[in-house]
Order: sequence, then C-alpha cells, then structure tokens
Amino acid sequence: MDLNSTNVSPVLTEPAPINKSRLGIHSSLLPYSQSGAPFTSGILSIPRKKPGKLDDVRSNGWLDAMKSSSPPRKKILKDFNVEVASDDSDVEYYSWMLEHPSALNSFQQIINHARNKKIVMFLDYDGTLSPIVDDPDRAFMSDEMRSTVRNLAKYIPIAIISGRSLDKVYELVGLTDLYYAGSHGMDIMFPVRDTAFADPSNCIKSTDQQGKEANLFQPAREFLPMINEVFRTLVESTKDIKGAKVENHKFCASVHYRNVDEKNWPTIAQCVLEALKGYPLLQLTHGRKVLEVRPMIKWNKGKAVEFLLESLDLNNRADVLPIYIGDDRTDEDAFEVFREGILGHGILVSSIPKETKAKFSLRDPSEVQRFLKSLVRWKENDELLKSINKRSLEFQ
Ligand SMILES: O=P(O)(O)OC[C@H]1O[C@H](O[C@H]2O[C@H](CO)[C@@H](O)[C@H](O)[C@H]2O)[C@H](O)[C@@H](O)[C@@H]1O
Repeated sequence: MDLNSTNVSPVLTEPAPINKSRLGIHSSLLPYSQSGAPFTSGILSIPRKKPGKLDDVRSNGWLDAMKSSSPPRKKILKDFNVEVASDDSDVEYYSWMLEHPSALNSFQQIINHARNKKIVMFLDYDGTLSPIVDDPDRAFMSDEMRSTVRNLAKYIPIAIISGRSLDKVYELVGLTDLYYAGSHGMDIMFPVRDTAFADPSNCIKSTDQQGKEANLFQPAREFLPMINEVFRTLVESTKDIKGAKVENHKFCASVHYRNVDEKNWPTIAQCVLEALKGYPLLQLTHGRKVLEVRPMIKWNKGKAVEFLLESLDLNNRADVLPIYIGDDRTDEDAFEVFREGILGHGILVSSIPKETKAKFSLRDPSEVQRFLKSLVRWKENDELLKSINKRSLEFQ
C-alpha cells in the first residue's frame, strides 16, 4: 500500500444521504455532527474535506494521536518510601497533581463530601482494575483487587463500564451483584428488579450470566451487522501485519497496535481508514495503543453513567455522590458529566500528566485498589459506629 500515493480516496467526504430512519435509531441518538463540526472528546476530529480532496493517516493526525496514546513505562525512584522527583517528568507530574490531586491524599476531603450521601461507584476495567499488558486476552485483575471490589459492593452500588464486550468484561471481573456496561456503554445489562425507573420501551428482556431475568439497553443495536462486517474486513486487511490484533466487542471493533513495530503503524492506520470508507455512520476513537471503530451515535461512557443513575433513580439527587475511575480518553466523557450538571468526582488513573476533566488522580491500578480498600474500611467503621449507636440507644 503506497501511503504517499495521491490516489488514496478521501476518508470522510460529505456523507451520502442516508435513510437514517431505516436504521430505526432514535433521532436523539443520531450522529453528533453530520455537518462538519469536529467531534467531541475522545473522538477524533476529522474535518470534512471537499469531494476529491485526498486524505491519509499522516495528514489527518491519526499517526500523532497513535504515538501519544499510551504513556511510556517509567521507573519511579523511591527513597525511604518517599517518592522523589527523579527527572523533569517527575517534576511535571507533581505540578500536574496540584491541579489533579491524588484521590488517596484527598481521601478525607472525598469522604467529607460523601458523608450522609450514597456513593455510587463507576469503574473502568483495563488500566483501572487491571494493569495494561501486551496481550489483551491476558489482562487479568488480581484476586486481591477482585475481593476488594466484592467487599465494596456490599456497601455501595458498583458499575463496571468498559470498552470491551459485555460478556468479556463480565468474564474478566467475575462478580455478580455489580452492574455491567460493555462496548463503551452501548451494551448495558441490569437486573429486572432495578428497572422501576427505566423506560421499558428502551430495553429488551434477556437473562444474565446466572440465568436470571435481566434488561438490556443497546442504543446501537441496529449497527450490529455493520460492526461485524467492518470487523471481518479489518481482520483480513491486518492479517499480515505482525503483532496486530483485532477484537470484536459487539458494538465496536478494536485494532491493537501495541505489539506492532512502529514503522508499520501507518499501515495499520491506513487499514482502518480504508475500512471506514464505506461507513459514514461509523467513527474512530483512540484508546491506549488501540484504534476503535464504533457507531457515530450520541452515546458514550458518560451517557451510560447518566442512564444507569436515572434507571436506579439516583440521578440529580443531593444525597447521591457518583465517583468514576478510569484511565483513557473514552473515560473523559464520563468525567465530563460531573463537570456539567451531575455532582460527582472523576478520578483519572495515570502515571503521567494528561489533559483531563477529572478532578482527582491515581497513578495506577495498585493505587486504585488502595483507594477502594480505604472506602471499604471507611464503610465498615461507619456501619460499626451505627450499630454501636443503635445499641446504646436501646440500653438507654
Ligand atoms: O474501557 P476499558 O475497560 O478500559 O477498555 C479499553 C480497551 O481495553 C483493552 O485494551 C487495552 O488494554 C490491553 C490489555 O492491558 C492493552 O494490551 C491494550 O493496548 C489497551 O488498549 C481492550 O483490549 C480494548 O478492546 C478496550 O477497548
């Protein structure tokens, strides 16, 4: 494939008129912009080109975005258990933390805010509950992390919101009694008992992994055949690129290039670009060393947070404090909802400074675990105090 060739066709020309009603998608979910405005956070801004103007992965900025999509692994110096600035990047990190303080150091502030409120916890999976590893099929969370999440779920509602498919993320987490949203929130399952406030016309009946009745909310259901087609195309077109891996996450397809030699990244990007050509209703988002193709609908992890809160009748309530912990650009949509309306805390997991809408930060999954453990301890003490108070009242 000649990337410099001027014979490459435009990627996104003005989209051909499409009979959107044929897709059966509610108009409020239809594309952010078909008129040329850039797309919002996490979503690559692709300026519409005049018909005939040529485009490739260099000129549209994909390559730059790919290069900056994952932090380098960095050794952190420790001196008597105190982290010291080892180089300029540490100094940068500490000054970034002035704006996005550690959720561990701010724990007291967070629980002061949570006092007399019901916390609802939203957790991303990769890079948050499990460390980032080379093979996506081996991104396991530790038993200790699993038991921490299980303990916390005894006290507060927890939802896992992942880019992976619903089935895959459920398999990896393996905990019942949590809510799960796969495909970046485009596949949400919740028990029938919790649907009192959900609009049943939006949901389809299903069964969960234990065979119990459940509801499924799938705002991009009509895109399923399209995603399958693109997935097959991508598998075929990337099959000769060493290290490339394509995953089908039901409502999105992921093309991994973490294990691909950097000199072949333009080829990977070009394969995705070519695959997208016939599908003006699909879009590209960037994750950590992964390109993701997904429906161009107004739905993302932030919408999923709002949907779950509404369905559980926990939205816009002064006595509810949602907390979202996530590590990549797709999580920014969720952090954003806490900036625009819903009062809650976004916590970015990152070991390098990053532009983010999250208020707090944690360095890595081990810090996430410490934070969740602190919440468990706080809740346990709280329960203990309540029962002591109750008993002392009974003795009076
Ligand atoms: O929303 P998430 O739960 O964070 O899922 C995001 C993506 O996670 C997976 O990829 C990432 O983690 C892999 C394992 O550590 C890593 O190899 C890869 O480079 C990362 O991008 C998953 O495979 C993707 O499909 C998800 O979209």
